[in-house]
Amino acid sequence: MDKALIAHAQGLHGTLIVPGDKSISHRSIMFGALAKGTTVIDHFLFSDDCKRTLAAFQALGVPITIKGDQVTITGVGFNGLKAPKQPLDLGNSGTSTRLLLGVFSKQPFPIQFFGDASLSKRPMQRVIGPLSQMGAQITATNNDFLPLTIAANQKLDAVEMTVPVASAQVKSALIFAALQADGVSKLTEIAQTRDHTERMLRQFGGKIDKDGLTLTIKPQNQFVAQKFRVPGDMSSAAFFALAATLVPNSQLRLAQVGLNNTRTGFLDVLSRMGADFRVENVDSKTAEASGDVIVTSSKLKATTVHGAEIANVIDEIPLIALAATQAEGVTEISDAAELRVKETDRIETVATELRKLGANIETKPDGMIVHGPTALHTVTSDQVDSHGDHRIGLMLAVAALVSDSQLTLTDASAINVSYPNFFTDLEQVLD
Ligand SMILES: O=C(O)C1=C[C@@H](OP(=O)(O)O)[C@@H](O)[C@H](O)C1
Ligand SMILES: C=C(OP(=O)(O)O)C(=O)O
Repeated sequence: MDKALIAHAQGLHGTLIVPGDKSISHRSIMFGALAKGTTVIDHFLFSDDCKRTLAAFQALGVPITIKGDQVTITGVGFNGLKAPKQPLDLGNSGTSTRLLLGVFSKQPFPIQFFGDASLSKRPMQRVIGPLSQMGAQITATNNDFLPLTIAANQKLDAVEMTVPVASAQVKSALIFAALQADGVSKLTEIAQTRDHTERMLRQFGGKIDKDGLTLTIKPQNQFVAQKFRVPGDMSSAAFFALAATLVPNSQLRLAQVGLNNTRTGFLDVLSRMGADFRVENVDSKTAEASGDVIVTSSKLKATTVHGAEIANVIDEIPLIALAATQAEGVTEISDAAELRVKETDRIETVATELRKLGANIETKPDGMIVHGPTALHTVTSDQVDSHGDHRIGLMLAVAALVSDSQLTLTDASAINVSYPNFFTDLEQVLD
């Protein structure tokens, strides 16, 4: 159980290039493996989760080499994968597990998945159900959990269905299966979720039509290798954007951050709360737009977050709760029951940990009500705990920067799941 000691900050200044986007890094390995030719990916995120996806394809015989933060993949196509010698360990990564269920749903050999204690509690039936409807044969623990086995399978049928959860992971798994199905599939989302899979599919020369919330996918297996740079992860930039907002006398440039509009909801929420930031140097010529976000400290006011916006900010809600503890008024977050099935029950872990610092938070089945502002300082304990959840650990590190007391973050290495260099990056911008 490792610990990090974090003190009150005086200000954050300078420029930070945040690490590559986690969602895009996962997908870049998948499309690189499925394409014909050599794919070269720069600014790949070497975090614990993305390394799981990379190792999974290596285990299926895909040649992948690593040099600095560059990954080179020699694609083999859906038909060139080889039977892995051992069950695949997917660690803590929901994205690897759910997307690979779709990618591997029509292979001539069985594949077994397992993961850590947290991943083994996360629901997989939301993917297994629809994939089974297409003809995949997946046997999971209690029908819903890891460990699981995907049986050898020769055939997938096309489907027309509503994706049962507002989840990019479920949607993406079904897209990968639809690419291998006999016939044309139509998938309708109940809310717009991050669209990195659709964008990357087109980037690699594939075709996917979108009409409102409905995607139409024809069978395809001819993808063309690409060379590109992964933009900075908005969800990682968000920790520094909030830190620079809350710590007085700060001005921070977050350079080359992904600005895909299915991911920028956090900036919309900050803007409604009165945060002071601007966006510069926007590059929208590539499949995924990026630009610089320059944040200056400011006072915040309460807001409400609910409905269709939730999917866009799903990973940033712990941070929105922290922002709300420092904002004037009552912030209400609703329609976010999905938080209960992330790496931890993030409604409970956010409330438990921020209450240790004096925050006034009520929990609801689908969200939280936060009464602000409250000065954060040690009330019940100077130890805050990530609960093994990277986003909770990172949020608490930002809370420590604005707290009057020095805090110890326990189980701090959980942050390696999405942001292994967080503390080095923080050192670089602290006054
Ligand atoms: O598709 C993805 O890369 C992700 C989708 C989201 O999960 P859901 O789609 O299950 O909500 C998000 O929470 C996760 O961090 C990454
Ligand atoms: C929920 C997350 O990731 P995953 O589902 O891939 O474990 C996350 O990164 O916050």
